[in-house]
Amino acid sequence: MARVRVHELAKELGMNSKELIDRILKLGIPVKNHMSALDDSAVTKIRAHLQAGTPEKVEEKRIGRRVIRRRKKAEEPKPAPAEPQPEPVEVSAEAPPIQEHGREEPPAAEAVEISPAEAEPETPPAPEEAPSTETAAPEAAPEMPVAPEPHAAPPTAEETDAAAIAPPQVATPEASEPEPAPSTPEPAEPSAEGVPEEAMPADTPPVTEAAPEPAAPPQEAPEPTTDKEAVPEEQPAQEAPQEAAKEGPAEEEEDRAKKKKGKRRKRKRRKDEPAKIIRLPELIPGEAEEEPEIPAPAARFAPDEQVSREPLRKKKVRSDKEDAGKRPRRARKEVVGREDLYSKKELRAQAERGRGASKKGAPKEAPKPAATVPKAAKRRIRIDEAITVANLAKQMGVKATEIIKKLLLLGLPANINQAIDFDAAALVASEFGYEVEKAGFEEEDILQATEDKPEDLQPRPPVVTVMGHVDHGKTSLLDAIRHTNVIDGEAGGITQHIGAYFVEMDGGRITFLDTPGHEAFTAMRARGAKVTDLVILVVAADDGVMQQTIEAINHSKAAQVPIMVAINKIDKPNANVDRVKRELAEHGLIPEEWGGDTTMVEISAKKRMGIEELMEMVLLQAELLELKANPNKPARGRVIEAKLDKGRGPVATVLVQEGTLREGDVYVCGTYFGRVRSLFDDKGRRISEAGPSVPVEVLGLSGVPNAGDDFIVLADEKQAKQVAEHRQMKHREKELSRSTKVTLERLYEQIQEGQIKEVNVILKSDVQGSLEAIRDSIQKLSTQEVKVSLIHAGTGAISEGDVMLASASNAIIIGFNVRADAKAQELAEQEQVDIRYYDVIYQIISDIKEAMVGLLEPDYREEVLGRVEVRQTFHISRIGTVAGCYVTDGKVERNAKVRLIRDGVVVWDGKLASLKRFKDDVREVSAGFECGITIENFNDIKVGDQIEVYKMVEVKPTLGPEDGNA
Ligand SMILES: Nc1nc2c(ncn2[C@@H]2O[C@H](COP(=O)(O)OP(=O)(O)OP(=O)(O)O)[C@@H](O)[C@H]2O)c(=O)[nH]1
Repeated sequence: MARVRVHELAKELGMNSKELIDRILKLGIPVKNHMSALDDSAVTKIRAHLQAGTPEKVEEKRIGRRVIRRRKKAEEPKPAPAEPQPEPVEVSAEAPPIQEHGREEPPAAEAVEISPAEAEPETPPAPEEAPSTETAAPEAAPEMPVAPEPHAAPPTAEETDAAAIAPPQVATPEASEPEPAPSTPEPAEPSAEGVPEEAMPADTPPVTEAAPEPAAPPQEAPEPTTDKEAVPEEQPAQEAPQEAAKEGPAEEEEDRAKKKKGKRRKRKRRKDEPAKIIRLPELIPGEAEEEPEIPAPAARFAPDEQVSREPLRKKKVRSDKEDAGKRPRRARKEVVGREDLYSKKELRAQAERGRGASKKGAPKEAPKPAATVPKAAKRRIRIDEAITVANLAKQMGVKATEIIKKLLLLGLPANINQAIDFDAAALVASEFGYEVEKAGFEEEDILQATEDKPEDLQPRPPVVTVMGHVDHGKTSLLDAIRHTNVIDGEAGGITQHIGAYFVEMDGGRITFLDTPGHEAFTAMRARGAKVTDLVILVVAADDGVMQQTIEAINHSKAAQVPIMVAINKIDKPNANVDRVKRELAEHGLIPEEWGGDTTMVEISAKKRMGIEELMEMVLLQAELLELKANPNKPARGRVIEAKLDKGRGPVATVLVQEGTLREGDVYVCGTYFGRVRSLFDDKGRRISEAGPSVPVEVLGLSGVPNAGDDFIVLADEKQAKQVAEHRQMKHREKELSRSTKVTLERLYEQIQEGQIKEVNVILKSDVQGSLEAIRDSIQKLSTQEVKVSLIHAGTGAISEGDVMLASASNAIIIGFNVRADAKAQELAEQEQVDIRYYDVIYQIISDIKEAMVGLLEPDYREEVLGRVEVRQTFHISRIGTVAGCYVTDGKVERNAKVRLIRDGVVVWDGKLASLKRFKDDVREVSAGFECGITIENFNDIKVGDQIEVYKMVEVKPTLGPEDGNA
């Protein structure tokens, strides 16, 4: 049950707390101070005791108004008795004008019964006040009852209004001002009834403390003051009575005159409305059935005031002085508004608890929840595959630095302009309470290929790529094949070279991609284009398996494309077919006649020998591959090559892979879209359509696409435009983002993130011996979780081909005593391929091991400053060899380190001893100038040597992904 504090009771009874305490003590009820709580029985006892000694003043109250009497009593030592009376008096006073009041009168006579009921209601209001008490010091409460009653109402009302919490109470005082004493208990009841259920439990603690406040409703004035400052409260408390005494009389008289009529009207209205409110609350406390009737009016006021306070502050003031016509309206609003108010209070209280209630005022609290808890719909972000940090920050309304911090914690260092992928964005967004969903537009929705029914599939010609070591006869073979195209009947019939050609033979048709060499093949694959069905590996019978032969084998294997071998130049006297087969077998290509599965055909491209047999074997192989496609649908293909033709605009050679491409088709190709203007076949003849495996030249492109780009026909130009624009946007975002190519620095993270389960390594070394040793050691590094595969190993400098293979296979390149040439280095930077250089085998193994378990500490990395070509050498006694050099790119710095490279192999690694321009020592020499160089402790410099000038740069751990190349 609710308990009443001494100061509340004192307030209610219109007497000084101290005085009341004295009286209570005399009654033998133990109280310590004005904050002491009194239970119902004690309150009843006290009321009974006080009423017994104040019959005279009751009469006065009936004549006058409660407000006046209370104040007077408060000043006087024995106002208390008068106050208790006013309550019953009020009831009785109301009774005469209205029947309801008349009914109430009897209970008034039974002061004891009523008072307890009132006491209870009072406690309930406490919860309302509770919020205020929470913010305000408990001390304020006691003061309030004393001083506030008198006047505070109007001023406080305004003040309190300012404070969201206080308003309800404030309003009550205003409304009740004229009828302070009676109204207070009454309003308390309704509020208590309505509130206790909801607020009581939660506010329980405050209730005990703030219990006095129920009395305050009429005196709400104090509450506001308490809310604002606990200290000033004391002063007002003392002044209050005086002010009340001064203002009181004047106001009282006016109030009386004005309200007599108004009240009667109001009361009538109230009666109608209050009944609803009162009944509900009564049931809850279930204490006194009589209570509802008595408190009802008060309750009406209280809620009315509370509800209307915020929106109708000024109106309330007017209503006090003017007609009470507005009250009924308030009463209506109250019923609904109360709950809202309380729920708001609760929310605020929660927010305060979380943040520290004392810190901020009401105005600040309100916006916070709004800012921290945006609408669910607004907490969802739609992004594409990638989004820049800046854009993500903007969409979430948080600082980019916050996102960067989170990303760092997630092990994803990024700067503000960097794009992060969808998964990373989702992770970070969740940290800020946001959800991320894929942008509505999904390319796949539009471009998704429909599955073909088996009956729709028809055999299609194989697409063949020719690979092999330099000068082994790739071009000669392709030429020979063209001329073997007997059916065509056009000797040397290729009138137009379009990067691919189509051969029709008795046994069928074959498409050759006229891009000999594995570089183009791998470049296509690096772009995700798999167009080749079969690889013809050309090996010269007089030369055998060479470096590029091995590369071609590895590239084909990496792409999982079957290989057929053409052993060329068998016409040559020194041709040794068996040796070739043996060497091929060493690389996993075992001839069929030896029990293997690799078809090997002996040919002479020059003499046009064995070509037809080779073609037959190709067709046979194609048959085994069961190459099929559905020609009866919109075309899909890949760009084999593209260029900007001066006369015809952008032109692309497209290999149709499925469906049939026709003139007028709407297409999207890479980031371009448009309508096919015209089609030409491989011989330059205009055609109207091209089916699966047919290479065709397409005109009517809106730009020059890249080799490997897809070419998709769509039904709707609008869709094509949408896809192209979407890709352009994605392209821009990806340009900004760092690729997720594997690097030793991030290897561990990438393994952890599940990005890679296999570490591909390309190894280039100076000599075969070290190659074997490293190969064995690397292959032993595989663990259960991560497999380490050496996809290619060879001797010599790191070439562009190595970089492209690494790019296509997401591999790391390891150079052992070899370097990447300038072009390869540039390409590696472009493709973000990690190239690492070593001169100690142990270090390679150790680094990969450490990288796999996340222990690799990338302290320093090389930064190549420039390259120098040795054009002359001079030997000077005492000094040694002086190299007369030309700086080909970058610059040479006096204190830099140098690496002497001969035929792609590192011969020496050390420091510059001197750097001169003519005879002068200089600090640096830039590209395009000559200079004289000596190397510390090294004199074996030869004309034609390359000198790489570099320095070691400290690597910051957070920039791990950016230091791709050492
Ligand atoms: N004797 C003989 N010479 C051949 C044969 N095939 C090619 N050649 C010669 O070998 C040389 C190189 O032939 P290409 O076809 O240019 O070889 P490639 O592999 O295309 O060379 P790159 O384009 O430099 O990689 C040419 O001089 C050809 O004439 C052959 O079957 N027999």
